[in-house]
Amino acid sequence: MREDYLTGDEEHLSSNDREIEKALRPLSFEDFTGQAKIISNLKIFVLAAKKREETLDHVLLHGPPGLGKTTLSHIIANELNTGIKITSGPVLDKPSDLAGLLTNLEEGDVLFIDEIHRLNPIVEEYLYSAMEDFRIDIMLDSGPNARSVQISLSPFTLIGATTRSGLLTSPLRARFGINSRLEYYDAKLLTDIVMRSAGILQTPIDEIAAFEIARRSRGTPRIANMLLRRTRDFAEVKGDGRINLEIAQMALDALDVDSNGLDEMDNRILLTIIEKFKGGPVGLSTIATACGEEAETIEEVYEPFLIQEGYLKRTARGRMATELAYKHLKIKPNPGMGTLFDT
Ligand SMILES: Nc1ncnc2c1ncn2[C@@H]1O[C@H](COP(=O)(O)OP(=O)(O)OP(=O)(O)O)[C@@H](O)[C@H]1O
Ligand SMILES: [Mg+2]
Repeated sequence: MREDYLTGDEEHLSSNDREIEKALRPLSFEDFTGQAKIISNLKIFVLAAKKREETLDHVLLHGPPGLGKTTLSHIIANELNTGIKITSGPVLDKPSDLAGLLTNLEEGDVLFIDEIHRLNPIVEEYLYSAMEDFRIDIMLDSGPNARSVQISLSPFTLIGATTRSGLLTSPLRARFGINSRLEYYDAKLLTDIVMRSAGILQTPIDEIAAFEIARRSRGTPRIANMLLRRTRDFAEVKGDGRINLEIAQMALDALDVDSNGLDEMDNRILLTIIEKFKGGPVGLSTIATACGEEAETIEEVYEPFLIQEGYLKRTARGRMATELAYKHLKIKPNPGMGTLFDT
């Protein structure tokens, strides 16, 4: 069950789940719950751009998977009343792929590049002049016949999304006029999201059950919606279709989501650091090997949440489990490690 909802993409979902996912996606700023500051700023920038009849400045959205980057990009295009073309970093192999996309944009369109940190460096270079001056220089032919042709583009808004803003080159980062970092959602906001989604799915749900799902969703709307869908299955098979607290708890336990909302891999990471490496400090790649997970996935998906919730600490010498992690796993810290929790 793991990667299908955590590492992102909807590729792994069954077609039915994908349909549902689509139906649950907010379409306007008003529908979008949380990220209040980002939304109120974006509303102003969008209004100002419309008023001046200019294109919106380029937008960079970053933050952990499932917090709403793709959703927001679509909303921005909707609110601007423009078209949106969607691509992703790894797909743009050659400059000509990018040129093809750019020359097909109409004035004011949004070009959404997902996983923008994974752009090929050569393609990225071409993007610079496209973003800055709305033109690209394309090389035609090669060898002695090579010549470059300048093509001017319709003004457009690039929206880049990334889970790893640290991997963005500084020239690329500097070309975004709007830079927003999405934060994890608190349980109250996620409760609203679960209630809204249950309404769309026409699934009756008690608010206290929605809260239970919310607080065990790792601060992530995508996970909240996934847990809601699975809980709904339990309610239909084991109950009368209504999601009450008991059904929610039964479903969440069956799905290996513990009472603090940590899932199996979260717990495995903490347990590994504590049991195999005396609580740390230990390097990321060592943890990854010991847990049988990609280092990149641990860094991108699991670690940010564990750090934010106070289970894990990042030090210059490596990752360390905190006192809270010991408490959570009901393991007594070794008394010999007196300085462990000092900083
Ligand atoms: N603020 C929100 N309110 C309601 N639903 C939301 C919100 N944010 C995200 N969602 C829901 O969560 C799902 C995941 O969001 P989205 O695909 O936009 O995340 P993402 O940040 O692009 O993730 P990734 O990094 O994996 O691409 C969406 O299908 C949407 O239904
Ligand atoms: Mg996305």
